[in-house]
Amino acid sequence: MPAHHLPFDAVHPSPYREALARGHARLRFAPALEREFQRDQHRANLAWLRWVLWIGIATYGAFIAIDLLTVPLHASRWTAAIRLFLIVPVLVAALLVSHRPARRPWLTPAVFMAAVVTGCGTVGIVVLTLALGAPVPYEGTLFLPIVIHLLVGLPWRWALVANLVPLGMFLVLVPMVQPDPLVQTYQLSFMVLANIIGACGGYAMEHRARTTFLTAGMLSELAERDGLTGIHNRRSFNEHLQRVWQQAARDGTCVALALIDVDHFKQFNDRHGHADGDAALRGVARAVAGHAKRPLDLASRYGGEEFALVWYQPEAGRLSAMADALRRDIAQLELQGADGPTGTITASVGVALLRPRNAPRHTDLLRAADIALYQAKHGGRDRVVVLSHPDLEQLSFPETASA
Ligand SMILES: Nc1nc2c(ncn2[C@@H]2O[C@H](COP(=O)(O)OP(=O)(O)OP(=O)(O)O)[C@@H](O)[C@H]2O)c(=O)[nH]1
Repeated sequence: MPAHHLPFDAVHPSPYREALARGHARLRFAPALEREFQRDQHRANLAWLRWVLWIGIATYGAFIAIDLLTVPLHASRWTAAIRLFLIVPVLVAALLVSHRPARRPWLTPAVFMAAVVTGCGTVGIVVLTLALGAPVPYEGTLFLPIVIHLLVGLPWRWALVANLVPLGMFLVLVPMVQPDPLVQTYQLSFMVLANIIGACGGYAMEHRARTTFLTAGMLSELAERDGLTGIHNRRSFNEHLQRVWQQAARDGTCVALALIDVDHFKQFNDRHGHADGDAALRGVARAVAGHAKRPLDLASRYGGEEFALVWYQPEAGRLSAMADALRRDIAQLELQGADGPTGTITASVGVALLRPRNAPRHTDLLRAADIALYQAKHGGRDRVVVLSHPDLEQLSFPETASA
């Protein structure tokens, strides 16, 4: 593929974009993305889940009173016991887990258990009262698959299993205790139908939630990435520089900033055309990105043909060699245009190394790197100038510094 047709992903592979292209009919992402999705879903569903659990506790609590008032005592004492000692406690347990951030990994299993126990307990009430000759209406069981699939935020597979257990119980036990074959057929059919509707709705909801998650991830990446090269944009660079500057102040350490400016790029554009110029900038971006190796390092396109590279806590004695290795990598790029090779380019690199202790604002580091770049350009281009704290005390802005 010609370099100028390289997609955005060639510089920055996007897990969101890749997952979106691959599709997620099986409702599963690659492990790291899956973890991020689950975390995101927990955050989004938490308040809603708590409401549903409270409503469940209130409803089952109210039905204890209703049973005791309307169902003969020989049956209602059993239904009240199942509600009070089985169902309400698991709902309360899930609610308690939902309020403990430290127990967050247990939330899905806790909600799953609550769903299974509530489902089985409710089916148990229907079967038991039928067997005792004082049947309570079974219609409440039809709500279960809808609530478990659509309202409590369980992953679809967990919700499916949580529903299959009480459904299996219903299908096996109701025929044993329901004397009327017509009623039995209706009850079993409606229960299966409610499960199918719940499962289909739950699948569609989770599929849509996954698509929304990937799209949002891609959009936020786009907001912080440069459209041409795929590396971080200036906005993202500014935020990062502020963050690492604060971090360096806390750690009592230093930050280096390299500003990289492609030499005579106007001539390159004039000679080869803008499209080949774009391809060259993508090549430079790849080279610069290759030198941001540590977690707090960051490569960005600062604007036009200028790039910025943050090195967190570099070894001061090696800084010059690090910057020179980057300069050489750029000079050795084999640039490809639409009609074949377009030759080589060079870049000037200005590096500043400062500690927040010596310069209070992160913009001081930017100004210092700008001075170093200015010196590299005026020193003949295709070179590196490194400035650090003691040198900088002698310097002024580019406008006033002598070339
Ligand atoms: N192809 C392409 N060119 C760009 C882009 N952004 C900026 N440029 C070009 O980069 C060139 C920068 O020119 P100058 O600022 O004069 O700098 P220079 O020619 O590199 O000269 P020195 O920096 O002094 O060595 C201009 O011609 C811009 O049009 C871009 O996204 N794509």
